[in-house]
Amino acid sequence: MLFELHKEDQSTKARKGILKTDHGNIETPIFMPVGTLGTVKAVKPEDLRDKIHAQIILGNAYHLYLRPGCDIIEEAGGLHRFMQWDGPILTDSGGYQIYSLSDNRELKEKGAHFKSHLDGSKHLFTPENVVEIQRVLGSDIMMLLDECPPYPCSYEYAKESMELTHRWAERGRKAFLDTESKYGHRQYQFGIIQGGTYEDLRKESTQFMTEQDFEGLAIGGLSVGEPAELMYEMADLNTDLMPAGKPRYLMGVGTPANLLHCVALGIDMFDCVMPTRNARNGQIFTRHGIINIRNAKWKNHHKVFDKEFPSDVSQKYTMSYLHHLFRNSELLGLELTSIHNLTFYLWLMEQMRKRIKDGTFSDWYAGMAEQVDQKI
Ligand SMILES: O=c1[nH]cnc2c(CCNCC3CCCCC3)c3[nH]c(NCc4cccs4)nc3cc12
Repeated sequence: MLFELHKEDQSTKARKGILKTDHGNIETPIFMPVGTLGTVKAVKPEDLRDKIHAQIILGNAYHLYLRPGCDIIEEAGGLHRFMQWDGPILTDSGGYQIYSLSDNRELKEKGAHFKSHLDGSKHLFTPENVVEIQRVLGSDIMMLLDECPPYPCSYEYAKESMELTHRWAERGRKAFLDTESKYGHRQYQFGIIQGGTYEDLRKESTQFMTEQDFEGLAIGGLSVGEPAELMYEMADLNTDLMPAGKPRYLMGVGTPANLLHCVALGIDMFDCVMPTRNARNGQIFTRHGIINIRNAKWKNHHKVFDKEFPSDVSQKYTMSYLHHLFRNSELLGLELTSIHNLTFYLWLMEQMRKRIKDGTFSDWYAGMAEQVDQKI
């Protein structure tokens, strides 16, 4: 069985569990660093394991399919070997990138036609071939091809889109059950709940995806520009209806404050580009709030930003130095802030796991969410 539930908080829906894969076990709730092109940008796999204590990372089927291509990955013996990461990997189907990256795309019953954002070449992702792509990548957990509707969208659009995703889900599950893993380790497949921000559609989609008997379920269609309160409301509605014994993955979420509130709503798994993407713009997440290191006020600030925090960036390099690195677009700046932000996200998840275990989560999380959200 993929998922074991260990402890549930008494006064919130927070829960602690273990995801068991052939590449190792993952303690939940967990944040999954995004490794788009077979690398978590500017971070070596050994730092991911030993400094950041990442337990599972994300790979991206869209990018890897386009470059280096499935044949290279297959000859390398799969993505784990290719990128020298021997821990668990979750890959997305590439569907979301088609919407967010390639401006010329066309959704048809058969699948998603798109033009490569690299060279304009034409491609088609279908519920079946994204299973094959992820078989070749060798991910421990693979995602379905789905459609993520924009926010806001009409009820009719959300309904049409959800029903397409449901038809694709049936085809994707069949393709998964009809094929084998290529490298000898077990692979799992997650369903993706859609329905926009419409309660009745969300309920229908949860019911439908639960019946397909996936090993885990993702909540899609959120973190696409809707207000945080609406995201929480939809996540709350979904976790009320999702089976307790299956892992729950909220896609594309989020800020440290989002993570705290969504764990309290019963979410187990998260991914977001923010810790790495925002790091590259000089945004540093800390226990006491968010620092924009490019701000002139740090030019002459010869102190480190958090001596007690377990990250050598926060204990060793002064803010004046980090400010200097960013003002001069020095590569070291990107590396230091990427490593720090991921360390912070994984540290925050570890604090949540500890507090769910010792029963102090419910009195702590809302105050912590306010604290980490402050602008320093
Ligand atoms: O319904 C969805 N279906 C499928 N994927 C979704 C994603 C992509 C999740 N991360 C993929 C990663 C795979 C590896 C490479 C990188 C992406 C979402 N991301 C967001 N918000 C993103 C964002 C939130 C804040 C800033 S961006 N909402 C999402 C909704 C869906």
